[in-house]
Parts: sequence; C-alpha cells; structure tokens
Amino acid sequence: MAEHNVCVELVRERQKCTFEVQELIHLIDGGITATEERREVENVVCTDPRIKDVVPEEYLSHKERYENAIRKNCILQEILKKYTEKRTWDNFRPSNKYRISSGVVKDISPFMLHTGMFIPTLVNQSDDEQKAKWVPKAMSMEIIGTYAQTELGHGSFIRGLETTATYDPNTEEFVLNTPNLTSYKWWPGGLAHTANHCIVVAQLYSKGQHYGVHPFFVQIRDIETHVPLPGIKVGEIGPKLGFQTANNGFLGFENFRIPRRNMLMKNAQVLKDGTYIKSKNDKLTYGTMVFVRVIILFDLAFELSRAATIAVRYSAVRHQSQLKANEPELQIIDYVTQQHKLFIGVSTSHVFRVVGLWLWNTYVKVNADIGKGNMDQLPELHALACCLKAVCSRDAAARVEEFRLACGGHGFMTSSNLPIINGIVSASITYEGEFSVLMLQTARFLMKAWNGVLARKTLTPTVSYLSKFSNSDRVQWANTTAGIISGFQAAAAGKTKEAYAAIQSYLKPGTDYEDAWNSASVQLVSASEAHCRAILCEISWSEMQRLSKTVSPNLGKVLLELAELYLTYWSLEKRGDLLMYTTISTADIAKLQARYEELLALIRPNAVGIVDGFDIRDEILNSTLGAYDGRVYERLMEEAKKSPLNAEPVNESFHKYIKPLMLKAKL
Ligand SMILES: CCCCCCCCCCCCCCCCCCCC(=O)SCCNC(=O)CCNC(=O)[C@H](O)C(C)(C)COP(=O)(O)OP(=O)(O)OC[C@H]1O[C@@H](n2cnc3c(N)ncnc32)[C@H](O)[C@@H]1OP(=O)(O)O
Ligand SMILES: Cc1cc2nc3c(=O)[nH]c(=O)nc-3n(C[C@H](O)[C@H](O)[C@H](O)COP(=O)(O)OP(=O)(O)OC[C@H]3O[C@@H](n4cnc5c(N)ncnc54)[C@H](O)[C@@H]3O)c2cc1C
Repeated sequence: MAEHNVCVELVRERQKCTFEVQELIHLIDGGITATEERREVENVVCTDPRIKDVVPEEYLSHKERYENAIRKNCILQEILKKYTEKRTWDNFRPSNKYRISSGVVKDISPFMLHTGMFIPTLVNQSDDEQKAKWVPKAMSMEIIGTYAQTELGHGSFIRGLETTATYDPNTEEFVLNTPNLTSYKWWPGGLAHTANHCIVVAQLYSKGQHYGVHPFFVQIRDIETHVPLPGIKVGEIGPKLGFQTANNGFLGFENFRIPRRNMLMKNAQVLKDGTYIKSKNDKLTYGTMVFVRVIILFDLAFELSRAATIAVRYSAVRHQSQLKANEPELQIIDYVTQQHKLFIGVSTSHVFRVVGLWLWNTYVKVNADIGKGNMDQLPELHALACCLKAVCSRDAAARVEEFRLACGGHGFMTSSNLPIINGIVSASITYEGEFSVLMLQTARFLMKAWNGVLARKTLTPTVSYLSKFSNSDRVQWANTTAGIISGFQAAAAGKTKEAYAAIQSYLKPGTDYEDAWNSASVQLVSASEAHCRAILCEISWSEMQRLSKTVSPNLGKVLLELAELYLTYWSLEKRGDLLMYTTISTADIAKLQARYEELLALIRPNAVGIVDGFDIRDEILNSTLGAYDGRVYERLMEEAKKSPLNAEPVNESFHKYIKPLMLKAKL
C-alpha cells in the first residue's frame, strides 16, 4: 500500500514493528498464492466504479438501501463468475468471497443465505439425482434460494414447527400449509424479495402418520416475473437492530403443492405410495445448522479483525490528555487501560481463526465418517459446535463493543463502521441457535460424559480431561501456559461435577428429570462455558505454538505473545473459578497480573503491524477511523459533509415549525 499521505503516527508505528507484516498476512491467508489471489480479486471488485456509493448507504431509505444492496451484489456475482471462469482459483477460499462482500455493502448481503445455507443444504441433504438437478442451478445463480426454518411461534424448538407437508399419493405431491399465524416462516434472509426458491423445514405427514420435521425444496416465485406463485404469501419483516439489507422475510402456504421428489431425500424418503423410509439418524436433518455453526467462527474472526483494525489504528492516531505536565498529549494507545481494551480483541481474532480451522477439520473428518455410515462422533461434534458458536459469538460481540467504546465519541458514528459491525456480530448470538439453548445442548453431552466418568468408561477426546480431574478437589496450580490450561480443565470438570450433583439434588421423589434439569440449568450453562473456555485455551495455545514454529522467530514471538495474552486475560477474568478448583494463591494471581501487564507492553510496539497483518482494504473496512493512512479527522469531516441535511444551509423545517414556535413564544 502507498506510504504517501499516511499520518505521521502510523508511519512511526509501522517503523517500530519488529516483524515482517507480509509474513503474517501470508500466514493468515494460508500462503503467498492465496494472498495474491485474494488481493487480485479484491482489487477488481473494490475498484469497480459501479460499486462506489455516491450517497453513503446509511442515508438511503429502507427500500433504497435494499435495492442498492441487490444492485451491487449482482455486480459482485458477475465479477466473481467472470474471474472463476478465467482461473482455477485453487487457493481462493470461500472465506475470501465472504470478505469481499463487506467491500460491496456495509451491512449484510441479501444473498448471504443463498450461499451460506441454501447451497450447503442442497449439497448435504439431497440425493445424487436431486443434487445433479439443483446444485448447478444454485451455484450459477440461475435460481436464488434461502433457508426457511424459523416461524413466528418457534425458532429454538424445531420439533415445535407448525408448517405441514402432507403427502398426497394420488398426485404424488406434498401439500404445504401454514395452519396458524404462528406457523408463518419468519426471519429467513433474502426470503422477502430476493429468493425465488427456498428450503422449507416442515412437519411431514404421510398415510395419516406424523414423521417429524424434514427439508423440502420449494419454488415460491415465478422465474420470469418474480411474482409469488398462487398459494404463497411472502413479504418482509421490517427494520431490525442490524442486518438492514439482509431482506429477512415471512412466508405462508395455502394448499401449495410440490412434487414428491422435492423432499430432500439423502437421509429419509417418501416412496410413491407414501411409504416412509427412515433416516439412519434423524438428527442428520439438522446437518446444515452444524455446518453453519462451524463456519460462523471464521466470520467472527473476520469481523473482530475489522473492528480491531479500526480501533487500534485510531488509538495510534488519536492524542488525548497529558500523562505528565508540560509533555505532549499521549497517543491514546499508550494508556495501559486502552491496551487492555484493545489487545485482547486482537488476540481473540487469532484464537477464533485457529480454533475455527481446527473445528472445520474436525467437521470434515466427522462428516466423511457419517458418509460411510459411522455416526459415532456426531454427538461430540454437535456439542463442540454448539458451545463454540455460543461462546465465541457472545465474546465477539463483547469485544466489538469494547472496540467501539475504545474509540470514544467517534466510535458511536456510523461512519466509523463499528455500529454496523456491532449489529452483524450481535445477531450471531441469536441466529443459528440461541446462546443458552446451544449451551444447554453441550451440557447434555457433558452430563452424559460425567455418567461415563462415574462408570469409569473411556471418554471421547474433547472430554477425556474430565476423568483426569474427577477425583481431586483442587488441582495443583502452576503459573505456566500448561498450568493455565490444566486450571481451566479442572474448573470445567469441577463445574460439570457440581451441575451433575445439582440435578441429582433436585431429583427428589416425584420430581421429573426435566424439572431437575431446568432447576440446575444456570449451573449447566456455567459448566458448558467452562468446558468451552478449556477448549479455546488448549486448542489455541497448541495451534499458535505449532504455527509459531513455521514462521520467522520474530513473527513466532509475536504469535506466542498474543496466545499467552489470551490465556492470561482469561485466567484473570476467571480467577474466582481458579481459586475454587485449583490451588492458585493470591500471590500466583499477582504474578499473572504482572505477566499480563508485561504482555501488553510487549505487544504495544507491534500493535499497528499486527492489525496491518489482517490486510483489510479500506473499502472492506469501511471506516473513517480505521483507514490505512490514518487521516481520521479529514475523513470524519468528509463523511459529515455527505449528510443530506448539509445540502442546504437552512432546512425547511425551520420555516414550517421552529419559526412559528418561536413566534408563538414571543406572544
Ligand atoms: C474453510 C471453510 C471456510 C468457509 C468460511 C466462510 C465464512 C463465511 C461465513 C458466512 C457465515 C454464514 C452465516 C449464515 C447466516 C445464517 C443466518 C441465520 C440462519 C438461521 O438462523 S437458520 C435457523 C437456525 N435455527 C436453529 O439453530 C434452531 C436451534 N435449535 C436446534 O438446533 C434444536 O432444536 C435443538 C435446540 C438442538 C433441540 O432439538 P430437539 O430435536 O428438540 O432435540 P433434543 O433437545 O430433544 O435432543 C435430541 C438429541 O439430538 C441431539 N441433537 C440435537 N441437535 C443436533 C444436531 N444438530 N446434530 C446432532 N445431534 C443433535 C441432542 O444433543 C440430543 O442428543 P441426546 O443424545 O442428548 O439425546
Ligand atoms: C438476524 C437474524 C437472522 C436470521 N436468519 C434466519 C434464517 O435465515 N432462517 C431461519 O430459519 N431463521 C433465521 N433466524 C431465526 C433464528 O434462527 C432464531 O431467532 C433463533 O434460532 C432463536 O429462536 P427464537 O427467536 O425462537 O428464540 P426463542 O427460542 O424464543 O428464545 C427466547 C428466549 O427463550 C430462551 N429459551 C428458549 N428455549 C429454551 C430452552 N429450551 N431452555 C432454556 N431457555 C430457552 C432463550 O434462551 C431466549 O432467552 C434469524 C434470526 C436473526 C436474529
């Protein structure tokens, strides 16, 4: 990137950096070629004049904003298609495609559900014949789809969905119906005015029998005219906290008929005469959700890297207050409280990326086994995906909010982009499985694992530590990274044991297990969180250690500092748990605190270099505060001038309302 016009603070910060930023960029991308390909396509997209907005999107009306998002995303699809035809893009990862979408619209693409859930469901839940028919059309965007599962009355409890698909053997069709107001599909992204097809999750009935929820491939609009088909009631659900351009919709069916072969039949089937063939495992219907929970970690890592880049660069540019009399005002990044706000968010982005890759590899392996008929590891994968999605989304939202606060008043400006990123990340705590609901799924797995501990069974890998820490009351503490990881495992084992005991204590004669479960559920969520933190610490440390050995010593040192900061930060945050479940002393905690402050100081000179290592183009960052050149104040003023209110010196409301009010006051 050109160094001219860069503010003096950022020039100095970049000179201070002790490692090669390019090396970090390649590490994050997965190699030099991957970086080159990502940059090439980002360059083509971001410099296309059709992508640039004259009026920033936040000034547009709700309707205009959607139309603009569609226009620009269609250009993006066109460019990507042209490029993928021209080249093989071996290293062009799906995550890079997703990154580029932020350079096209600031908020969410109305096509996100097409790529993120419609295509994955077709790929994973259709039989071969169905796949051959639908997937190429969906990939080329000949048809546009979404994933319609949630209803007005039910989101978490999928078994409670009310939309019905009743098989009619006379015509070999399913008849879809929305029996009540609460059975309307509600929320699917792109459903309102973008998609012409969707996956509908509905209760299957055949030969008078109920077979539970199944996915169906449903055309909802005419391909030529886009008019909703007869029997389809579809529309938009209205403005939200964020996701303004996601085009979330509602959908109702009135005796809407689809062919029998539109039920996705990889797992379960309905034969021509209405005979139902059961799936090997009915939870395979939930497969797309597992996939998305896994890839959400990459999304969170990316959004955190954007927010981190904005807040760290801004903190290097911004000067405020004097630490010592008669000395210049400090760069706010030199206040240690500011470093405390910033650096954990930077390190968390790296942690989520490496743990995300580990989870992705686990997913690929388990999915391959499922393909061969072996479901043994599905419960463990489900438990992992649930708690990691839940905890990481909540942590990411907390970190983005902290980044926003770290930018003071300017962080509150939409033009900083932190409020939009905040909305995007906050939504992920709820969608694809609400936080507590997912944490309780992991808790189910932990309770079963504890039964295994009591029965002296061999546990699956991610919970094997439970056996190790099941007997000792307080585990021996050591002020090392290995000691911290053991400490987190001891806390998770202790909390799992207590939640298990709490259920038993609530199980008085006459009490159902489910009621005892509900009474103990605060402790169950706490056990799930502790288990998840143990995993985040163990995997991130081992992965960052491994990666540090593949790069130059200078970069390796920085990676280990970031990883150790993460472990130390969370040890201090969870000191209460460590005091309960390990022999940690107040002196040990003081040492951890001192090491934490040492790590902040070690990371400080490299802070700008580390966020430069995320290599996020200004167009993808979309921020007045975070641009590469650091021209914060100029950009804030330039953006303010774009306000339509500044187009005229006196707004007509003065003559209409304010002046009459003033005149009345005179009387
Ligand atoms: C390298 C690749 C890089 C790619 C990077 C690309 C980056 C791009 C990022 C793009 C991001 C994409 C974003 C997409 C945007 C998504 C937008 C949002 C979309 C949605 O929200 S769709 C709707 C989602 N809805 C939910 O998630 C609902 C949540 N509810 C449930 O999942 C279930 O109902 C629940 C809560 C699990 C309960 O189900 P239920 O049937 O009641 O089950 P039980 O509680 O009775 O449990 C029974 C038994 O089954 C087990 N179980 C449950 N679920 C599963 C599962 N999914 N898999 C396996 N097993 C499961 C459960 O544990 C129980 O087991 P037991 O043995 O204990 O009996
Ligand atoms: C931005 C956004 C995009 C979305 N996109 C889509 C989409 O494309 N397609 C789609 O199908 N859906 C989509 N959704 C819907 C989303 O998946 C659901 O909102 C989510 O699964 C939560 O369900 P719910 O809204 O019914 O919440 P509820 O389940 O009603 O949750 C409300 C409260 O009840 C609690 N609760 C519920 N059940 C339990 C329980 N068993 N134990 C303890 N507490 C419980 C929850 O913890 C929460 O505090 C989207 C949602 C959002 C916000």
